[in-house]
Amino acid sequence: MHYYSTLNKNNKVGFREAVIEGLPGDNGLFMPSEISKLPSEFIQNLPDLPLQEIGFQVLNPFVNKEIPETTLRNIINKTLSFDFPLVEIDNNTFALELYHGPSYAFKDVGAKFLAQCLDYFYRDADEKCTILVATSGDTGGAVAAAFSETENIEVIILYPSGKVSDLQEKQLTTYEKNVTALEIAGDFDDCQRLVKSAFLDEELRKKIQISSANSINIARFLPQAIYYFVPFQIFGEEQSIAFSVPSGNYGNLTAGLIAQKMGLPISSFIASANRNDAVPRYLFSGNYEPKPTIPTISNAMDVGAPSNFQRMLDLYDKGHDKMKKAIKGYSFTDEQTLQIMQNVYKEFDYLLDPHGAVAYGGLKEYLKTANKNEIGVLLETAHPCKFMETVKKVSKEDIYPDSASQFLNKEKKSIKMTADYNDFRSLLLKKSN
Ligand SMILES: Cc1ncc(COP(=O)(O)O)c(C=O)c1O
Ligand SMILES: N[C@@H](CCOP(=O)(O)O)C(=O)O
Repeated sequence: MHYYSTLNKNNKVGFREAVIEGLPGDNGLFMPSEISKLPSEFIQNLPDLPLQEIGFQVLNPFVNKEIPETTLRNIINKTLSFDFPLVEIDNNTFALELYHGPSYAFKDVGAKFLAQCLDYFYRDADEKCTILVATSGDTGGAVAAAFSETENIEVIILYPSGKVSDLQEKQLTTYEKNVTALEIAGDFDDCQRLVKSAFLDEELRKKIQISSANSINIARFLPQAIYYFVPFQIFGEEQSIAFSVPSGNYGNLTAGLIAQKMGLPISSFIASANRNDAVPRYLFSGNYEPKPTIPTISNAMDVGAPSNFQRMLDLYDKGHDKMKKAIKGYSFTDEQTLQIMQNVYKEFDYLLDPHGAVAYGGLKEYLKTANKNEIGVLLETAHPCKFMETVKKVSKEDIYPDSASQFLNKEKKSIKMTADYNDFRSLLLKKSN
């Protein structure tokens, strides 16, 4: 078992190297050479297994003995240290709430796993590692929280100025010790381009050891496969379950495709997008035409050119027909998203955040044509308190968890920067001296 680059199958590395490198030097993404089927007894026994054991069985083959078993089990136990409730909205629709971790978004699992793996790999190292992370809102806060206690690891977060919510911004800009926030005059795709340019800059990489904490890093992305096991742990393998995934960079959905390849009997995937809909359009037409990012109320999904699309193509051998059969795509405007939030709150007394609302919309479209025995699970990826400007139009409830309110009183500390790579490069070199 090794990892290859999606642009060159001969570019092979082990788990440790893939995690430390983050991104191959050829602008591809690392993919595991084997996605082995889990034993059928394991799938049958899911209802009897604790989530930490499921997490270990899912991730162990990918780590490929490069972390000792006891250490890996410890890392996974610490990663899966909060709940993932499955809440019934109506009789065939459930929300899998993935936002009960430290940053109130689904990124906490991947961020915690990655931080601990890197901490393990760098624990006795002489050199420091600098983590570069582009965020449209949620990844940055999860990564800042996860790495705030690590030694030998510096974190630089790039976020689009004025395009994240107040709470998201405070979660990025108030961890001082080893976390620096760069407020970029541009959109998320500019942030992602700056990070990718640094990985392709051989001269820079000779001077600074960089890695990534976006889903392009396999240790950020693979643990997300565990979420898809939760509903089967509750309903058992006989239940036909479709998953609607609110998507931006498509890391979460691709992690679901990996879980399915490992033998989890997922009946269908729904790629639910806002107006940044390059993938639903591809599923419909077979033409991949990324467009400039459009700002929306589900801002964390404002991604014009999703990086994990390369992995999706790789998993289906670039076969449009195969991908179209496995994944249905839908997209929603802001007006539709808000309407969904209002309807679901009024009818079922359930408060969706704007990203979960997009997923709900996709799920309902899909279920119109689905088999009667199938149930739908939408991934509720962020706590509604992260998007108060929109949520206030739906409910007057006070939904702020106490631990979230504390961020709002902290002072924001960020460095404003252009979206020019030379400026970013100079800052990285200056910081490394
Ligand atoms: C709340 C929320 N929902 C959905 C997404 C989209 O997830 P992905 O980038 O894995 O497609 C993000 C950002 O990644 C997010 O923060
Ligand atoms: N929506 C993300 C964008 C980055 O996605 P990632 O999963 O590749 O880190 C965000 O909230 O930052």
